[in-house]
Amino acid sequence: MVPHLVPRQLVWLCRRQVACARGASVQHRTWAGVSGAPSLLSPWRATVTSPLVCRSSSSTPPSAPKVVLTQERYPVTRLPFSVVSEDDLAAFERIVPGRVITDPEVLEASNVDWLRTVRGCSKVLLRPRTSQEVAHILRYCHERNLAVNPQGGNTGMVGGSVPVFDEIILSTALMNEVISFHSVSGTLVCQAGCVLEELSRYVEERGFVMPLDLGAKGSCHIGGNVATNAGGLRFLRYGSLHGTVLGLEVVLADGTVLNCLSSLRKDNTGYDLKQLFIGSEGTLGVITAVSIQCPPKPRAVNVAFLGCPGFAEVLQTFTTCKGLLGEILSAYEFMDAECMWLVTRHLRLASPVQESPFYVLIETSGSRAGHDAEKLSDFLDQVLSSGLVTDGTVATDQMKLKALWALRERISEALSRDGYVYKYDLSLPTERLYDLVPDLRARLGSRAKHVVGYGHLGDGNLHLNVTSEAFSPSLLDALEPYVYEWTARQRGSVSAEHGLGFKKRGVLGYSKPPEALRLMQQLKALLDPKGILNPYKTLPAQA
Ligand SMILES: O=C(O)CC[C@@H](O)C(=O)O
Ligand SMILES: [Zn+2]
Repeated sequence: MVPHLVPRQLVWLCRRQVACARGASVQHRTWAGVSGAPSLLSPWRATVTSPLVCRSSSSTPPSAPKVVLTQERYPVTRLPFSVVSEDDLAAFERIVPGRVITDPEVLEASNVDWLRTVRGCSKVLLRPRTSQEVAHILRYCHERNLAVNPQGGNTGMVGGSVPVFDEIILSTALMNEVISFHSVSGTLVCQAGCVLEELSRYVEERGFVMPLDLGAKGSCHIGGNVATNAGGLRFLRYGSLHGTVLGLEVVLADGTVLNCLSSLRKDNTGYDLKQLFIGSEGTLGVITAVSIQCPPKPRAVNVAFLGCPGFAEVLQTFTTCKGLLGEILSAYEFMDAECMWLVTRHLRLASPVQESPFYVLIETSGSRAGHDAEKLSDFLDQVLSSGLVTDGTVATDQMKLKALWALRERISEALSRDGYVYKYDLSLPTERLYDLVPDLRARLGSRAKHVVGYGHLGDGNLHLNVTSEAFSPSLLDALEPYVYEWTARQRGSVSAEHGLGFKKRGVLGYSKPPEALRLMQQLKALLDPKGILNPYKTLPAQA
């Protein structure tokens, strides 16, 4: 039995003996301790509190090898768009004076994705400040048959945010104004280029939170989040952007401004057009402003970081967690031992718990600290005594919460320091969420450096990542279409939350029937008849 804890003591629980569920070892661990008690967290505190690194290719060291051009690595042919001329540059200069960028060094950062896996060769980057400027640009490009690559924070995982060839880059970076915030409803209206972390700070100062949170928050733009229907770490609690986005302003391919920037919770007048643009990855229109519902900031947040002896225990802990924590459960994330190895090795973070085959991060968010602490204590008591969990730590203060979250949020960053990364973002039946990982380890053998599984278990979303020293076509052949076929057999999704972008556009058919693909092509043709918006992305190339 874990001793009953008065709420304030939950910050640092007492030292206790925990028997390993498999009976192999007995560990002496600190769950957390009452103030002043010795803490096993102290050795790692100093190393894990550094701010999350912004995902930006501009921070790449000059010595980093040049990324191979997308057109050289992948079989893709340039579509017959016009090529930007001196006259076009002069026309852009009239629309966005002083904000037409042609400097190759500046362009380099916008031509390469942050994972450094794809590279376009755009010769011009435009930085509009208003939707009217975006409308002028698109009207002009539409007339001239010039292709356009809308770009937010360039933090995408599937090559959707950079040009494939010489598309004009249309950056939302200067469209970063908050338009309004209503403190009764919690409705935020802002321009598309606002950085997620800045919006979070803005609404938190007013007693609210953004309904989404991502590892890339320091760089990603809200417009890009909506365009890719980003999921992230708060999905379990607040759901998809399809529910929290109340309205959008979108500029269509021909320059028409579609003002559906409603702030209404309920509105059944006709088709809900904004839904078409959420997750369309800039292929149907350019999102220029967003109206989004922000929930009240929870008054009490706890994070438990636990070690589990096997994946079956991770699943059972989830079931126990839902039963005992109920409405205060706000995140249930998992990572395997190889992920922990990568973050400790490449990022120098220290693990706060004893080495385990799996780790789970559980967050609770509620309105009364005492109530939440009591529930969490009952839950921990149960999972510990039943052997589902063999070790763990709990935090309530901001700094320690962030440090625990960093272990999970920074796995992507650790992976990209390990070598070339093959990424799969799958929705699968929760019970089978991890099966593919050991299967692939056996299949790939020493050809892969690491095969890791982690993700948003509470949402049925696995991030399966494989690393190798450098890009290897034969390793790619061993992975694809195997991973997609495996996923399709489980009736899963080949892209749970990252979108399809350039890299996954050919695999849409594994998760959607031909009739759905055809309708998507028809919608694309209707909204963007010349195909100038983010070409080569999302939909498979047409024969
Ligand atoms: O890098 C990945 O595979 C996942 C990135 C992100 O969606 C996360 O949940 O950390
Ligand atoms: Zn994710």
